[in-house]
Formats: sequence, C-alpha cells, structure tokens
Amino acid sequence: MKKFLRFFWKYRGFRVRDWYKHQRLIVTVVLFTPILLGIGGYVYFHDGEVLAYFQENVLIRVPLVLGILIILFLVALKIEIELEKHVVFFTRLRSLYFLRRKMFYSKFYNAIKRENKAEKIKFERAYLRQNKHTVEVSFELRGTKSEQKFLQVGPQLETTFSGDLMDRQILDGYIIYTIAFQKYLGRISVDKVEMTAQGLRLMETVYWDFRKEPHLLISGGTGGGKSVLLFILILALAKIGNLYICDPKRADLANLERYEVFNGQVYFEVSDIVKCVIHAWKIMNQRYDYMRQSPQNKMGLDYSDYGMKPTFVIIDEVGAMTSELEGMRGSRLAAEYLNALQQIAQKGRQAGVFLILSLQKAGVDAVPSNIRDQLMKRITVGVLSSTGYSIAFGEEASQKEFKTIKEINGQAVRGRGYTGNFGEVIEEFYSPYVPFDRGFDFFEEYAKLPKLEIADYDQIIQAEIKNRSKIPEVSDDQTFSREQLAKALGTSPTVVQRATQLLADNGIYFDKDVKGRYIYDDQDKDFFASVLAYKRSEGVTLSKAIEQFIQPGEDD
Ligand SMILES: Nc1ncnc2c1ncn2[C@@H]1O[C@H](COP(=O)(O)OP(=O)(O)OP(=O)(O)O)[C@@H](O)[C@H]1O
Repeated sequence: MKKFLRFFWKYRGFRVRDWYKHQRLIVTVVLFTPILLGIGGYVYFHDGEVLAYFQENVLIRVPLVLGILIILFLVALKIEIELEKHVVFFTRLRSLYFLRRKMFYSKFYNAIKRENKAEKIKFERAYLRQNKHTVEVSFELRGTKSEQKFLQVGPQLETTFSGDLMDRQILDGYIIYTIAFQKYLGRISVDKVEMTAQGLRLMETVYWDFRKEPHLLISGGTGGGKSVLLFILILALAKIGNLYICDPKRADLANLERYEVFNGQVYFEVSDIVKCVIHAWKIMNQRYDYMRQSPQNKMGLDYSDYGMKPTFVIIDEVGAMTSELEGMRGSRLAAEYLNALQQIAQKGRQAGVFLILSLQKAGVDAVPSNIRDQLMKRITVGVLSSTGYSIAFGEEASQKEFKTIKEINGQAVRGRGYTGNFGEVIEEFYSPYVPFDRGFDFFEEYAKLPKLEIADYDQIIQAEIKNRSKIPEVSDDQTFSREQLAKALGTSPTVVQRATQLLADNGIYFDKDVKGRYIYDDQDKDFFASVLAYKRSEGVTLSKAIEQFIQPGEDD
C-alpha cells in the first residue's frame, strides 16, 4: 500500500502552516475539551441543582468554580508541555511551531493583500518530518521566492532546533536538511556499551565501527569526562580484543596493572611505552605475514575474516609522551616511537591494530598531523578551546557552533561533547552514563573480566613484549663497536657505517671512543633495528628508511 501511495505522491512530512503559531493553545484546548464536555453534560442534565448551587452563595461559588476551571486549564497546559517533551507526535507539533516562526521572521512567505482585512500569509512550501532523534526539513526550490536563501539556511536550523546538521541534499526540487536533536535522549548507560554489527555502541545512534573508521582520538576539557570515557572503552574492548594500555602521566590508567586481565599490558615508563608501540607495530606486520601466507588470502579481506581479534593500543595524554620524549637524550627514541605510531595509524586497520589516543590540552604538536589525520573517529568531552575543536575535527569545526551545556532538566551534565568522523559532520555526544551514585565501580567490573587468550598469530611477539616490559632498563655502560652492532643486528658493518653516515648528515651523531671509533649503546641498537625492520618491511632503500625516521611527522 505504502509503495502504491509513493508511486503517486512522495511523503515529505507535515506542511508548515500559519496556524502552528497557536499550536500550544490548540493542543491545550483539545486536552481540556473532555473536561468542558463533562461539565457541560452535567449542567445540561442537572440544571436545576446547578442553579440552586450558585444561587445559594453566588459571590463565593462563582469565583470558586471559575478558579477550579482555570487550575484545570493550567493542568492541561502542563500536560501538553510534558507531552511535547516525551511523545514524538507532540514534539513534532512543537517543531512545526518553531519552523513556522523561523520562516515567519525570515520572511519565507508571500503576503496576500485582502480588501478591508489584514494581510493573509501564505508560507512557501516547506515540510517537516520528525522521529525521536532527527528532524528533516524540506524546502521547495524550483523558482520559489526564497530559493537562494533555502540553500543556506542549514546552520540557522541547527539553532532553531538546538541540534546538529547531519545531512543536506537536493532531491526532486527540494533541499532537505536533516538535524539530529535532543541527543541526550539517546544516551545509554555503561552496561549497554557493547559490540554490535554496526560497531561498538556508544549512544543509541552513535557507534564506533573501528573496521571502517580506524583509530580514535579523544580530546577532553579538564574534568569533562575523558578518563571516565577511557575506562568505559577499556571495559567494553577488553571483552572483545587485546589491549595495550599506556599512561605516561602515571595517572588513572596506570592503576589497571593490578588486574589479572591487564597483567603485563599496562605501561607507564616512557621507554616501555615506546617499546609497546613498536611491538604493536610488529604485531601488525606479523599479522600481515600471517594473512598473506594463509590459504584463505584474498584481496579485500581483513583481520576479522581470518578470525583474528582486534588489538587496541591506548595512550592516555599522548601529549605528555611527546614532551617527555623531546626532553630525552637525542631524538631517536622519539623517532622510533613516532614511526611505529605512524605505521599503525596508516596500516593498522586491515590487520586489526587500532590506536586510541587521548589529548588533554590539544596542542598541534601533541600528535603530528600525519598521524592525527589517520585517526578517523573523533570524540570530545567537556569544553574545548576553538583550537581544540579544530584539532579534533579539522576544517568542519569552523562551520560548527559548539555549545556549552552545563545542565539538562536541572541535572548537571558530565561526559557531554561532540563526535564525528574526521572531515565529516559533527554531532553532539553524550558519553555512556556511569551510575557512580549507585555504587558502580570500574575496578570491580575489571576484576570480573577473564584474561584473554593470546592467539597463535600474536603469540611470538606477545611473549617478547612481556619479557621486555619486565626487564629493567639496560645500563648505559653496555656498548657495541661497529662490527659488534652489525653482528647483533644480523647485517654487515658497511650497512652500519652507511647508516651512521646518513644519520650524521641529518644531525644525529653517535659517541666515539678515545681512538675516534664509533660506539653504540643499547638504545642506538634498538634504533638501528627499527630502521632496518622498516627498510625490510617496506622494501625501501636505507636512506629512505632513515628519512622516514628523522622526519617522522612534519607538522602543520
Ligand atoms: N559518563 C559519565 N557518567 C557519569 N559521570 C561522569 C561521566 N563522565 C564524567 N563523569 C563525572 O565527571 C567527573 C570528571 O570526569 P573525569 O575524571 O573523567 O574527567 P577528566 O576529563 O578525565 O578530568 P581531568 O582531565 O581533570 O582528569 C567524574 O569523576 C564523574 O563524576
């Protein structure tokens, strides 16, 4: 039947009419009508009694009954206002009232002059459709008076409906704007955060589908709810994948080390975090090898098609990591770290290795732009500066008016912000609600999680990480000559010499012994190992591999 009707007529919603200006009064009167009818019926059948009632004490009883009627009318009005908040049909009528008002003040109408009468207003053709979370407004184009204005009215509709413009399309002579609104109604509680076919559910209509939108960047204003959001993600993701948790500030996440499920996978020493990221990169490469060698291997398949679990590398306060590395001897550690991070950001998706980076004060230098641009999903919580928003959302942020909402219905709001895929529309976000007031405790929840089995395809590397994270820092005294280093790296002294030369050309120098021969320490060895691993995996020349490490992220 629907199809049949659509054949003749495309349903666009309710047409905007002038009478919507009285919407609230009309609904209230309609609600009040049964009361009036009841009273009228009673009076009709009991007229004698009613007359006698009023005659007995007219001065008190008439005002009393009128007062009761006024109170009943106000109750009907209050019911109408509540219905507007909770029942879609009434919310839609309210939206029509606002759209009519918007169109009236923007003069989207034709005034028809009538003799001896006030002008009649005829609105241009506009329709509104609405469901729980979105309003769709269509304006007729094709030769209408306001045609040009309709093309630009989108951002203003965001304000009219206190929502976020999600879509704009021109179809069949109409421009159709879709606005998401009352997003807080779509907030879910922490126990509803789970993996679904659409991705990890974060709100009723917001999902993080990391297979399609790899990597996540979270920016948070102070006290905005960034740590709580990370805890929520960790709780949900620990059930479906492997986590590597890095907390260079040794703040909230470092405590997770105590839990069996995270044992050996929490890092807070800068050097351990660097190792962790490098190992995650190796896991990624190893998974690529595994997939390539698999008999199933086919173009377009990803880790999940090979039955692999996703792996998440979470770095809280990634800016702290960057500044710690800057202050460290030489910049090789930083170069290795940034290179591994960049490789994962670029190629992690197919192998199921994902980054979740959080920024406190989003400075441009916290994560180089070539890494940042690869982090597809963005979430902010709390209030950010305009620079913070433009780092989080790119150019889209300049088109967007970010609101600060401290209270909704008298309740303080925590964990509110914005989300979107990088370069795409930005919508309001409410991080899943955590009932702390009812005693919810993340640590109790973590304690219940079973330790994930490390699958074969990750095993070798996994063991390597564990051992390394427990080994105390190698003392600076251990040094290698050029030949020793070449042997340790499984390469020739000529390669070491050439790499040393190329690095010196780029301002990275190594120590020399008293006889003027180069000596290399353990950190140098790790650095060379990473360069050579990169050279091998990418099939590039030594100088290209070195270039990659010393210019790991030219920033904007
Ligand atoms: N999703 C949420 N559900 C319930 N309460 C929340 C939520 N998010 C934040 N809060 C409340 O807000 C407080 C501050 O949140 P949180 O510690 O995560 O902020 P933050 O951004 O990490 O702050 P800082 O940057 O200062 O460490 C929490 O202690 C909690 O009471």
